[in-house]
Amino acid sequence: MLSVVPTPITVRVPAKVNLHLSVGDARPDGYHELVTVFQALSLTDDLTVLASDEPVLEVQGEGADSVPTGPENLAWKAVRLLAEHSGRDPEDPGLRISINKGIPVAGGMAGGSADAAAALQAVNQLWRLELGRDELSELAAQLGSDVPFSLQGGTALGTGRGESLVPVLARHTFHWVIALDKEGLSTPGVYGELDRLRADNGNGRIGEVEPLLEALASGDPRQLALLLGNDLQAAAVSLRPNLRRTLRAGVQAGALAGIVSGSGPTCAFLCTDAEEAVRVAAELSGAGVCRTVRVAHGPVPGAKVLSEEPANRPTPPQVHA
Ligand SMILES: C[C@](O)(CO)[C@H](O)COP(=O)(O)OP(=O)(O)OC[C@H]1O[C@@H](n2ccc(N)nc2=O)[C@H](O)[C@@H]1O
Ligand SMILES: Nc1ncnc2c1ncn2[C@@H]1O[C@H](COP(=O)(O)OP(=O)(O)OP(=O)(O)O)[C@@H](O)[C@H]1O
Repeated sequence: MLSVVPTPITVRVPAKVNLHLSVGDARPDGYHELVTVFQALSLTDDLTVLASDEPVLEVQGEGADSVPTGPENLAWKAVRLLAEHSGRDPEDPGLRISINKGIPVAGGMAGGSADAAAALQAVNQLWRLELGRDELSELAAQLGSDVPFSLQGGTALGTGRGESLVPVLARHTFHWVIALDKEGLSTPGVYGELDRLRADNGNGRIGEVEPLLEALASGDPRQLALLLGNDLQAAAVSLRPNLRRTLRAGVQAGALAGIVSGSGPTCAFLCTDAEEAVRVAAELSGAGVCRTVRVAHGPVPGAKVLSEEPANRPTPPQVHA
């Protein structure tokens, strides 16, 4: 009989924003070589696993209706991989998974990747597998390029296809306003649009990452604001032209700078401090350019087993536009 912890395990896992996302050419395997700086933000999903005779996955929260509950859910893919890795039957994992989504779905904030990372962490504990950080990280990379960062959290430099990570020193907490769009964007679709734009007009590339790393070490949001950059932004804006208006409105509302988060369409605005973020969020919400506005801060830790009950989950400040 294989050992299983009898009580539910809940893992809280953060969203991410790419402070710098420099995209190289497409590789023969279809991925693009990246140099990126991730920061984990305080928008989180909670994932709970419990031993169960019937495999069940239920999703609640923001955008739950558009999240698949079958084998294509990244949390199930993570469980399947761990089962194969640990000699269990991947077809009969004997688990119930509940996901409470606080990370926007298909928003460029690694929501599905976060749930895959949370599932790895939770099931590692539930099944008493005792896999270490490096082993979990290797499995994470097989599930998706963003998954290792969702496990690690904090602030990190990502290379390769984004899965190879080195922690980065980020002094102080940075304060963000997050603007959610009405519908998501497909990540491969946005990379494809970038390739198309580059083939048509040699679309520009952002600069080197080193100045941004220095700004993070200094902890000065004004210095950091000048250096935020995302090569996928032009592609996301090309597919979703209204993002141009959202980006402008955030800066007009008083943010230091705004950027499309990863493959978009979520936009992230850096603010001077927490109070200013709340003020910018209220003003941006009133501008009517996006669906919902949130405030968040970073860096925060990666996927982490909660010692408290998930019922104590903090409700992030939210303003409906
Ligand atoms: C946009 C980012 O969120 C930035 O961190 C990531 O690059 C996307 O990471 P992800 O969602 O984990 O992506 P994956 O599941 O690994 O790949 C999905 C698809 O995105 C594209 N993709 C992803 C990562 C990468 N370095 N190059 C790519 O071209 C590929 O078309 C790939 O088939
Ligand atoms: N657990 C999950 N949570 C959200 N979406 C999921 C999940 N599992 C699979 N998906 C599918 O993945 C698609 C992309 O959702 P996700 O929230 O991961 O996008 P994203 O944040 O833009 O990803 P990334 O930033 O990593 O590129 C969704 O449309 C959904 O069909």
